[in-house]
Amino acid sequence: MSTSSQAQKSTSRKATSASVDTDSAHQLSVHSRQGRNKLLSESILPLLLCLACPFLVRSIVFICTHCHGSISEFFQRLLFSQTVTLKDILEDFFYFEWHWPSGIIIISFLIYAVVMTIILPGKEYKGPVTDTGHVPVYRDNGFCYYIVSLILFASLTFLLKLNHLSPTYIYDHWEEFLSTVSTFAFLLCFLVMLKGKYIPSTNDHRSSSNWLTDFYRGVELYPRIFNVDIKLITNCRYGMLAWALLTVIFCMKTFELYGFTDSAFITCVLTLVYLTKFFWWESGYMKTMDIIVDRAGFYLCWGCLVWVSGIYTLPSYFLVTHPNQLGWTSTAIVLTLGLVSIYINYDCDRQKIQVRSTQGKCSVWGKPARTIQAKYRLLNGKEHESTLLASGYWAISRHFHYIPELTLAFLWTYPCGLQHILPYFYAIILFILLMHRAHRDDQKCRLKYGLAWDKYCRLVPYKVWPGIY
Ligand SMILES: NC(=O)C1=CN([C@@H]2O[C@H](COP(=O)(O)OP(=O)(O)OC[C@H]3O[C@@H](n4cnc5c(N)ncnc54)[C@H](OP(=O)(O)O)[C@@H]3O)[C@@H](O)[C@H]2O)C=CC1
Ligand SMILES: CC(C)=CCC[C@@H](C)[C@H]1CC[C@H]2C3=CC=C4C[C@@H](O)CC[C@]4(C)[C@H]3CC[C@]12C
Repeated sequence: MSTSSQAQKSTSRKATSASVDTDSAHQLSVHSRQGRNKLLSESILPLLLCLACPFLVRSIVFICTHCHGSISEFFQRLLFSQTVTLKDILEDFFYFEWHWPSGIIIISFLIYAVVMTIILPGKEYKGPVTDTGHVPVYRDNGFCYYIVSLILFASLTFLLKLNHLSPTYIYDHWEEFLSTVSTFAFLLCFLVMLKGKYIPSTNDHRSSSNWLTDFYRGVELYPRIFNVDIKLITNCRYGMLAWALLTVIFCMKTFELYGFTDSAFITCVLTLVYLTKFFWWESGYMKTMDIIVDRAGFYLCWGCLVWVSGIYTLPSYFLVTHPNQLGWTSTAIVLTLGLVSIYINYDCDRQKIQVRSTQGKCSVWGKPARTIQAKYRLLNGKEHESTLLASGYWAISRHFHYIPELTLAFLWTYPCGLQHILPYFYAIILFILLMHRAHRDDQKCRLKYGLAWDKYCRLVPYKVWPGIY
């Protein structure tokens, strides 16, 4: 284990005892993880996840395309009719594949994302100060990037259509595309890990002798190449834009095959509005756990390149092979509830940002904001203070905003119907991810703020679901 990581561990232990002893100052170490079983958490689990996640993405797409979306049909074909053999699955789902046309699209898209991130105008803003005192600086051009990209995509589609081509080529080669992006993402994660180990961009890195855990969790918190932030590119500029464009492409394919269907329309509109909200709030996202706690490794980078492309787009992908008409009444109800969920989710994030930027001198739901001033100390000994909001949505539960997020995931999948569980995979996984995230965030905030966090927990006792959890 490197010296810096040992230092971080010992400081984190001090931080835990400091948070018990004193109410005034707390040291922050968001990097420490205390696995009860080191072998399980640092080797077995990362290995299993690195193997299981690509396999899951591939098999889900396979079931959608070749087994009528039915998980039981997949197992029947595998176990009884043997039209799919275990050998096929191991060969097709585990081998690193490279399909050149897909590879060219993926690399061009990534180069596009980097170039636009560099050239598009935007005000500079700062991310939160790290344990070591580093302050990351970004340019606020996410929304502009999103709008410009949608316009360019529409123009490209028009040009392709003039030449009897279509972006739905990606749908037609979706299995090859996903395997190629997965191969590419594995390679990228490996290079990012090596970069973190040997030429880290900042002191916020944590390397160990266990390459598996370093690969899975990543080494660096803020890796940059030629001053381009890798997490900004993979998470926002590739991952979130790919999610939007793939959803549009799948919706176009549905329309090409069956004409207008309201189900594909609802899923597409809700996803696009949600992602428009994401890019509008991108600078807020750059202050969340993904950026300030999770390092650039398989979990985040492979996740945003492959998991988001394959799993987050699942409802719209599923609708291509399972078209549905809901009728005007259901369409209006689902769209309205979906838009309300997006608004509430956005408004929760907005309240938090507003209270932070005004140090609590603002009103929330028509009353002066109720706040707690929470102090913490960095590794360099410097003391800082944060404002915790204890009114508005943040008084209902400590992660109330996860409820509209989950409601929305259900609503944009609902057009797929209730016959199959498969398209709900995103909503189910999101539920597990958010409950675990609420728990992790709580641990992180307790370690950072100590007694001030306990005070907030006494005022707002539930993590997510009022009265339940
Ligand atoms: N679709 C998806 O896959 C997912 C979507 N999301 C969405 O992303 C958005 C961000 O969620 P998430 O990343 O979990 O982060 P949060 O918005 O929950 O932010 C958590 C951080 O906010 C600060 N904080 C916590 N409580 C308070 C409070 N009462 N007042 C002020 N600040 C507080 C703490 O940071 P600090 O250290 O600054 O004090 C804490 O670590 C949400 O809209 C969520 O729904 C999230 C996860 C997955
Ligand atoms: C097992 C495995 C490989 C998991 C991958 C997980 C990541 C891809 C996701 C973990 C957290 C996710 C996100 C957090 C917050 C977000 C804000 C929201 O408004 C848009 C979506 C997202 C950026 C979302 C994206 C996927 C994750 C990083």
